[in-house]
Order: sequence, then C-alpha cells, then structure tokens
Amino acid sequence: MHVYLQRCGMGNKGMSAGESVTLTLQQVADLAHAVLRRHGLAEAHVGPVAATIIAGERDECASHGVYRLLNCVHTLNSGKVVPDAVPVVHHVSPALLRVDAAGGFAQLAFATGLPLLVEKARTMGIAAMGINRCVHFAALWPEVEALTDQGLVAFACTPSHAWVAPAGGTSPLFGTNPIAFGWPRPGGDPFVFDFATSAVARGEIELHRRAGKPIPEGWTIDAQGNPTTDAEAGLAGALLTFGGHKGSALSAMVELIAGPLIGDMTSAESLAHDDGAKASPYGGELIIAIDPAGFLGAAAAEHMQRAEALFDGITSQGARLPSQRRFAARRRTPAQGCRIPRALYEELAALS
Ligand SMILES: NC(=O)C1=CN([C@@H]2O[C@H](COP(=O)(O)OP(=O)(O)OC[C@H]3O[C@@H](n4cnc5c(N)ncnc54)[C@H](OP(=O)(O)O)[C@@H]3O)[C@@H](O)[C@H]2O)C=CC1
Ligand SMILES: O=C([O-])C1=[NH+]CCC1
Repeated sequence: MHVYLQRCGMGNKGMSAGESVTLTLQQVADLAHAVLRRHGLAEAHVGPVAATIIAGERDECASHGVYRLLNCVHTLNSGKVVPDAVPVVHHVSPALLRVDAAGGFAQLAFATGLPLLVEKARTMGIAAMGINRCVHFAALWPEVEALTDQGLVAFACTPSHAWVAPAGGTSPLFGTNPIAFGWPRPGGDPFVFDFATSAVARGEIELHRRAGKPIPEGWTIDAQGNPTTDAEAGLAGALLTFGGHKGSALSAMVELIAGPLIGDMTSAESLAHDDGAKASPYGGELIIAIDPAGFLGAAAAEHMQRAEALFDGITSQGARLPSQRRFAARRRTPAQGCRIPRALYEELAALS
C-alpha cells in the first residue's frame, strides 16, 4: 500500500501532533476490511462494521475511525464478541421491534432491523427498536443518519462500561453513554448531534494517552478522586459527566432506557460481564424513529420548512451547527485523503 508521509499539527479532531500518513478512503476501506477478516470476523459483519469505521475516518472523527480497529481486534481475540452472530428480528407490537444481536457487533443487527423500524415509523408515526445482546464500539451518528436519510427524525442511545462517576460522586458507575439525535432537512445535510454524556468520549482520552498529551481539566478524576490532567491517571480513575448534574441525569436516563427498559445491561453490568478482558461494551441500544407526517400529514413539508428558521438563527450569528465540522470533512476527504498517526497506521498494518 503506497501512503504519503507528512508531519502534522493538531488539525483533525483527536489527531495528535507528530508524523502522519495520508490514506485514500479506498485505502482506509481496504485496511479495515483486511484487519477485520484477518481476525476472524464473519463476512456478513465485515461490511457493516468496516462501514462505520470508514465513515468515522472520512468525517475526521479520530476517536471512532480506524483507531477503533484496535478495540475490534482485541474484542475478537478475547472472545467477547460472537464473530459470526446472526441477528434475529422480533416483531413486538405495531410500533416496537427488537433485534437480538446474539452477541455480535451492533452494526449488522442495526442494518437487519432498519427496514422494519422505518416501515413501523411510517405506519405508526413513531416506532422504537431495541437491540439486545450487542457489542457496541462505535459512534451513533451513522445510525441516526440512516434514519434521517429516510426523512425520519431519529434518536439513539446506548450504555457502555462503568467508567464515569455521577456528579457529586467519585466512583465509576455510568458508561460514557452517548446520545444522538437527527432531524432531516429539506435539500441539505441533516441536523445531527451525537455526544457522550461524559465530558468527552473515553476514546478521546485514549488518543491523548497514546500521543503523550495532557487532557483538559474537568474531564477526569484520578483513582483518589482528585482532578487530573494526566490521561493515564484519569483512565484509571473516573471520567466526569458533561454539564455536572445535567449530564449525570442524562447518563442515568441512558442507563435506564437502553438497559432495564429493553431487558438489557447497565454499564456496571457490562463491565462485570467483561471480567477484566477490556473488550468493547456489551448490552443494548435503543433507537426511536419519528415520521414528521405522523403528526402533520400533508402539512409536514410546510412545518419542516418552517423549522429551517431555527438553523438560520444559529448560523446567522456565527455559531455553528453540530456535525457541520463532520460534513465539511466528508466533502474534503474523498479528494484530500485521511491523515492517520503513523504509529497507529503501522500498528494496524501489522494487524492486517
Ligand atoms: N458506542 C459507545 O458506547 C460510545 C460512543 N461514543 C461516540 O463518541 C463520539 C464522540 O463523542 P464526544 O467526544 O462526546 O463528541 P464531541 O464532543 O466531539 O462532539 C459532540 C457533538 O457536538 C458537536 N460540536 C462540537 N463542537 C461544537 C461547537 N462548537 N458548536 C456546535 N456543535 C459542536 C459535534 O459536531 P462535530 O462532530 O461536527 O464536531 C458533535 O455532534 C460520538 O460519536 C459518540 O457516539 C461516545 C461514547 C460511547
Ligand atoms: O469512546 C468511548 O467512550 C466509547 N466508544 C465506544 C465504547 C465507549
């Protein structure tokens, strides 16, 4: 594989200073497919798992791009994911479905349930899909974008491992518990936000540790409960929630609605199930899809157009929309390629 070498600063989000290589999107795809196949992931899973990793790199989301291949390989090697799991869809009621991921990665389970979720949302106006027994290592925006692509409003959340202390406490209890929301926009990119309910995704702290860089204050506390800017000490202690008690309550909500509400694990239970393997989190995910025509019928287009004033109100004062950075990267990387830290590239190349 021919790759371009260069020195990089802090350009891409999560990208460390130091030597980097530039890969075309095709090279990123080839690398992802090769690594996953080499480590025994069944062919049916390779495409969907690789797609989320390639999309992460394309959108310059370094914490959930090719870096995630290391976690995938580790999870495969530790036997904490079923590499050839066959997801099974269960129709629960007119507005509800479950997908049993059977211990496999979440991506194939999501793709398997998606058509029925869309059909139910269109029929009922709102529908929810619970994915059970899945290994989730990825960003959630590819999933909400799969629904906004169909003209649906989307919400998704999942617990992870107990790495985050509740506001006012010092012991890890919550996962990094991301929440993603998507709103389809006429003739443009959807409005999408997707964030961990911790101050930052754990992957971002791992990238700082790899790069030997300090982390900002307010992300973590060490094992003694003291604030720390040392990535290693923070990972050994606990992450903090974003927005204090507000992020803490949202994180608890994710634990509840994508855990016990759908008969699946909390982040504490996921970590206990992991049993020290340090594999990716295991448990459930909740996805909700809303058809604007459900409430509005033929008036849906008019009201969706009216909603555009909100986005204009944000951007016209110089503020940016969430995902605007990602969408800009998405338009750039097909021509410019993806910059990856050289050390990470070499580690992945060895795994392929
Ligand atoms: N599967 C799992 O268990 C977990 C997955 N994750 C994933 O990690 C990823 C990163 O999470 P996190 O570190 O919290 O995300 P970030 O803090 O990087 O970004 C959160 C959101 O805020 C937007 N944003 C950032 N800066 C601004 C700004 N100045 N103005 C407006 N919007 C802004 C981002 O858009 P943009 O992208 O355009 O910058 C993004 O939509 C997520 O995709 C999440 O799904 C996290 C935890 C657990
Ligand atoms: O960055 C993060 O916090 C995680 N990403 C996938 C599982 C947890």
